[in-house]
Amino acid sequence: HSTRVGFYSSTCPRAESIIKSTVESHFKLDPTIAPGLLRMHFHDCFVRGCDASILIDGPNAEKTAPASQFLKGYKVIDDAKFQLECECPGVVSCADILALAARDSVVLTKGTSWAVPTGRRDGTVSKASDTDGNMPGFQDTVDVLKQKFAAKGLNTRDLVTLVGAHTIGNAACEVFSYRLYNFTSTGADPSINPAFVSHLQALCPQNRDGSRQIALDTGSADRFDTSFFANLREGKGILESDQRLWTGDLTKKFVQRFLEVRGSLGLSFNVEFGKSMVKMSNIEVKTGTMGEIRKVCSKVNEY
Ligand code: HEM
Ligand SMILES: [Ca+2]
Ligand SMILES: [Ca+2]
Repeated sequence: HSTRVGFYSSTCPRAESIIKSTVESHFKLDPTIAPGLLRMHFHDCFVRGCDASILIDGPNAEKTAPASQFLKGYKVIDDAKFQLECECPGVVSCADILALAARDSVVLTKGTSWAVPTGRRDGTVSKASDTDGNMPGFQDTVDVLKQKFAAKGLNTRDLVTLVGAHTIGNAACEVFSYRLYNFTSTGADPSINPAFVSHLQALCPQNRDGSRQIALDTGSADRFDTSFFANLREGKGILESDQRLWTGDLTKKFVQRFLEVRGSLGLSFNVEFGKSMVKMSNIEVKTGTMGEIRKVCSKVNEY
């Protein structure tokens, strides 16, 4: 068994359009759900595969882990699930809703669409401790990032492409401001463009509210474009792990290729993104009779 495009075409033909219109209506009220849903799908896939384990409530569930702290978009998934249960009860998995909502979020921020293979089933286990060692960290070196992606069947090209998701959305000052103050004995992280440091310090003042938000792609946080990679070239990456893509030999080559508009080595970020997302969305998927189709995305079924 594997996933395939159009898995619900006979069992719930309107599934994809119901999800799309739900994401759209939430996006109109709160555009920050687009980056939120894209990130949620990534976090789901890297822990126990794309099985909606991130959505399960519980005292020690995945969503309580530090890595899940700022995830958002749970309500959108619950809303879509509620409507799908009215239309075709017990058919559409929460894991597929997440995968489709991530794609729809990219489209809403003016990225290019791709066909999402479906047929995932939902897992029944969610443990905060499972995030350890699986989720990439913003202080990880390029080698560690490569290893963590390789462990999920994703290569260096996928790594650079998928981190390009940071072309939309925000980070909390608390995951980043350590780079601005006393990073070295002389001040800020030298990999930040010196002309950019005071601007960032104004956005994330020392010892102030760490939950303040800062755009991951300065000047283009709401548009799915290659500006994020141009910012890395200028030393304007926000996360330490993002800026490091410009220091790794091979990772830097891919960043450069995304910025190459013409020429034989140029790569289209939007085309590559769809391809790498299909790979990520297929990490350790449960299909066939594995797992279940949850009735409510925040809890496993009771029998
Ligand atoms: C090297 C691997 C990655 C690391 C270390 C990383 C880390 C982070 C961190 C620390 C944040 C900020 C969270 C916050 O403070 O609110 C963030 C945000 C985000 N990440 Fe990643 N990430 C990685 C890869 C990815 C991938 C593969 C995707 C999706 C395909 C993704 C999508 C996002 C999005 C869209 C946001 C913005 C969220 C929002 O605005 O709500 N990230 N990431
Ligand atoms: Ca999962
Ligand atoms: Ca952007």
